[in-house]
Amino acid sequence: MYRNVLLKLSGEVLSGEGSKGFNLDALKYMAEEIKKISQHGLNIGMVVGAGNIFRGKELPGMTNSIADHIGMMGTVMNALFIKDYFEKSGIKTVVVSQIVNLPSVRSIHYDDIDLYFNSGYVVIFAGGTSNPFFTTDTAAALRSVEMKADILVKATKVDGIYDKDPKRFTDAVKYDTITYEEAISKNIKVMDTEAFAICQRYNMPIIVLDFFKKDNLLNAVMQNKVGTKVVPNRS
Ligand SMILES: Nc1ncnc2c1ncn2[C@@H]1O[C@H](COP(=O)(O)OP(=O)(O)OP(=O)(O)O)[C@@H](O)[C@H]1O
Ligand SMILES: O=c1ccn([C@@H]2O[C@H](COP(=O)(O)O)[C@@H](O)[C@H]2O)c(=O)[nH]1
Repeated sequence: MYRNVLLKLSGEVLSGEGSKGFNLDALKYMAEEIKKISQHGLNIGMVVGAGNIFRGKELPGMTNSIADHIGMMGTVMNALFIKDYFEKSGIKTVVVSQIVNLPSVRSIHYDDIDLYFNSGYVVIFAGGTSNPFFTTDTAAALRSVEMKADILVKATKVDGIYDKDPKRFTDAVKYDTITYEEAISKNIKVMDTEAFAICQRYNMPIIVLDFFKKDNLLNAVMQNKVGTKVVPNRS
C-alpha cells in the first residue's frame, strides 16, 4: 500500500462533467471514496482544480495574470467547500494556502504539514502554485514532491492515458504504462508538460484514473492495477 498519497482532483469532479458549480451528490461520493483510503491511516494531500468555477483561459479578453488569479481563488473556494463537507462527514481536514488570509485557511509550513498528517488530517493544498500562468496539475506535481509522496494520483473523468484524447477520438488506445519521456514527447494533454517534467525530475510516479468508478482510488492506493501509470522506464 502507498503510505503518502497526493491526490489531484479535477474541479469538474465537484460539479459533474461539463457543468459549473457544486453538486452535493458528487461531494458525497468524494467523501465516501476518501474515507475508504483515510481509514488505512495514510498521509493524504489533495490539490483540487477549479474547472467547475473558472479557468483562466475561459475569458480570452482578460489580462492573463488577473484571469489566473481568479482561477486560483476558485481553487480556494473548492478547497473550503470540500473541507466543510468532509469535516461534517467525519474526515478531519485542513486547508493550507499562500494566497489568502482567511481564518479558515492556514499558511503553508512544512513542519505543520507533518503535524497535520501525524494527527490524521487530510491536507488540502489550495491556491495552485500561487503563481499565474500555471495550473493545478503543476501544483500537484510540486506538492507531491514537497510532501515526499509515494504516488501522485490524478483522479479525473477518463480511465487512464490514451494515445489521443478518448473524449474526442473513439479509436484512442489506452496505455497501461507510459514513461515521462513518452508523455512529454507525445504531448499527452491529460496533464501539463510542466507537471510531467517535475515528476520526471524527482522520480514521482503518477497514476491517472477514473474517479467516478467506485473503489478505483482505493485500488490505486493498494497498488492494484488501475488506470495508467507514468513511470521512468518501461520494465
Ligand atoms: N491523451 C489523453 N489521454 C487521456 N485523456 C486526455 C488525453 N488528452 C486529453 N485528455 C483529456 O484530459 C482530461 C483530463 O483533464 P482534466 O479536465 O481532468 O484536467 P484539469 O484541467 O486538471 O481539470 P479542471 O480544470 O476541471 O480542474 C480528460 O477528461 C480527457 O478528455
Ligand atoms: O498554479 C496555478 C494554478 C491555477 N491557476 C489558475 O486557476 C485555474 C484553475 O486551475 P485548473 O488547473 O485549470 O483547474 C487555471 O486555469 C489558472 O487560470 C493558476 O494561475 N496558477
